[in-house]
Amino acid sequence: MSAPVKRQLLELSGVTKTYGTGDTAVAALRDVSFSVDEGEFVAVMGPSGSGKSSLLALAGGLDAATSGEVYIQDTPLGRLGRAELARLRRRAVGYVFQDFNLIPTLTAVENAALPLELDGWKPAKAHRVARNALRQVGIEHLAERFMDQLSGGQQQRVAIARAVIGERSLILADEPTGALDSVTGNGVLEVLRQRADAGAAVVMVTHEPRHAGWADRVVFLKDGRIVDQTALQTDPASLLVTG
Ligand SMILES: Nc1ncnc2c1ncn2[C@@H]1O[C@H](COP(=O)(O)OP(=O)(O)OP(=O)(O)O)[C@@H](O)[C@H]1O
Repeated sequence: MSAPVKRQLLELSGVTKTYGTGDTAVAALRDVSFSVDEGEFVAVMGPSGSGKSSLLALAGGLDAATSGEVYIQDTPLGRLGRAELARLRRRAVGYVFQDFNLIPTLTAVENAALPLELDGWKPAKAHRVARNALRQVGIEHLAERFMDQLSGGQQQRVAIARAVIGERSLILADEPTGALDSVTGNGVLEVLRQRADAGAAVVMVTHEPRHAGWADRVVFLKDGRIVDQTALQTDPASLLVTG
């Protein structure tokens, strides 16, 4: 029996991103093509300034390509109007920002539940699901706290909970373990791994080779180009820090 065909959830086709114009133009991505299937966890690595955050921003429809096309679930983002793009992003994409992007006037559970409430879920149901996501990242007991009552690492975990909530099919995470100690960081990586194993496509930017070891594939960027892609066979359990 042949293996089931995996659905491609993200595709970048010949994508170039240039910031600015003329003498001050910066080419952040140059003719990048790459795709991620359902169930696949991809790590993106590369030196500072190589285009990792730009790649993630374009993949999530937060920024537009200068040329080329980005497809989420086979939908070309460049052909969507603003409202359609916002709807697709809200329903399909969970994004963990480097600076978390949490709302200070909301509690942890309200922040995590926000994408579902924006999508029209009843608050009680959205909060129940959000609490479950907070439990997954180990901070359910902090659900009623506001952002200024949480440490950087705790805020980062709220941001992860918000990104994985509601079975989003594409999860994009920019250094999601940056503010965390190694044990908590492993917990977050386990959550991302579980989401991929449950069928999501996960793309994570990281500087840490040990964290990239949780992925199925590592994409290396240099000067805005993909210079290498490596499939990994490591058992993630062997990467857990013990003691
Ligand atoms: N909004 C912007 N305006 C102008 N140039 C930008 C902008 N965003 C990024 N760049 C430039 O594009 C290039 C790629 O930046 P990007 O942030 O994608 O790299 P990165 O690999 O994520 O870097 P880091 O690891 O330091 O976060 C860099 O030269 C950067 O200075």
